Amino acid sequence: MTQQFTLTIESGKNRLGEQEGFGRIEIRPGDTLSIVGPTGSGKSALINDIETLAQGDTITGRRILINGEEPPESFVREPAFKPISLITQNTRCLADLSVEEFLLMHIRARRPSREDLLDETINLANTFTGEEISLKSRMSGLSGGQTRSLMIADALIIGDTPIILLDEIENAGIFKDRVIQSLQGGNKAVILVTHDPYLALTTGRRIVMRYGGVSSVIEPTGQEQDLIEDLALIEDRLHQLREKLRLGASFSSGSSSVHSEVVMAAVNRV
Ligand SMILES: Nc1ncnc2c1ncn2[C@@H]1O[C@H](COP(=O)(O)OP(=O)(O)OP(=O)(O)O)[C@@H](O)[C@H]1O
Repeated sequence: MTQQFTLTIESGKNRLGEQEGFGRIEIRPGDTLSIVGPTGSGKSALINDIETLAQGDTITGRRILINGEEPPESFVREPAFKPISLITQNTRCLADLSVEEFLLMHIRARRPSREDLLDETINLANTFTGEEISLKSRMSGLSGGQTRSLMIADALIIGDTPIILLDEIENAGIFKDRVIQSLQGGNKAVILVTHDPYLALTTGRRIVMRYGGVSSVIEPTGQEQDLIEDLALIEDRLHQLREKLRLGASFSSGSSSVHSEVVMAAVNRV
């Protein structure tokens, strides 16, 4: 059973030197939050503050507390104790290991004698990606989508960390809805940086960034549910189109137009 943590973000200063638009943000097990904002607004800086458990020692001056206190040094320095997994667009495995060797190495480090987690992890990863990953694949040969899928499954099952951070995973050719379902299924806190409306709207809170600082924290009231459902339909349609295109389909006969009424319904809600 994963240890449970409450994470607290204490505000710092934005790029203009102004105090951020909040005092504290409390994040509990099972919470999902998205971080949204224009390019350069400080999204990665916030996620990095959380990942490194900043103590007023970064450019933002934020402090990150665990269970209301400054976390012990071991949480920051020792990978086996670290309660946070970060998966970014740039997550790459440089060692030339097979997927099996890589996962077994991680199992031995974090979950000794739980070799049974190997199959569970690869099976979950393969629900996230359309390009099947085999245990014999080389880590360095995986595509971006396969790597992200494997890393998310690894963080959920082997790392089993109570806090998972995801930095813009949406462009990686993965089934976002399945990933978000798996992430929300456990009792983990999930914080994701995203430009993707569907991912942003499906989280429990949205942290809005501006000029390097948090400008607001939005808690949806439930009125966005219709929009989420329309977006899910659009996502599904786009997914089908993408898959057909990848297989070389041509749409010049006009037989496969995107359902314009669904798109218009979503646009009209905004
Ligand atoms: N509070 C702050 N004070 C000073 N500089 C900051 C602050 N927050 C972020 N920065 C700096 O601003 C720059 C842009 O920040 P960051 O990369 O976090 O933005 P981003 O929203 O992730 O951008 P992108 O969407 O392009 O990835 C970086 O150089 C970062 O160090």
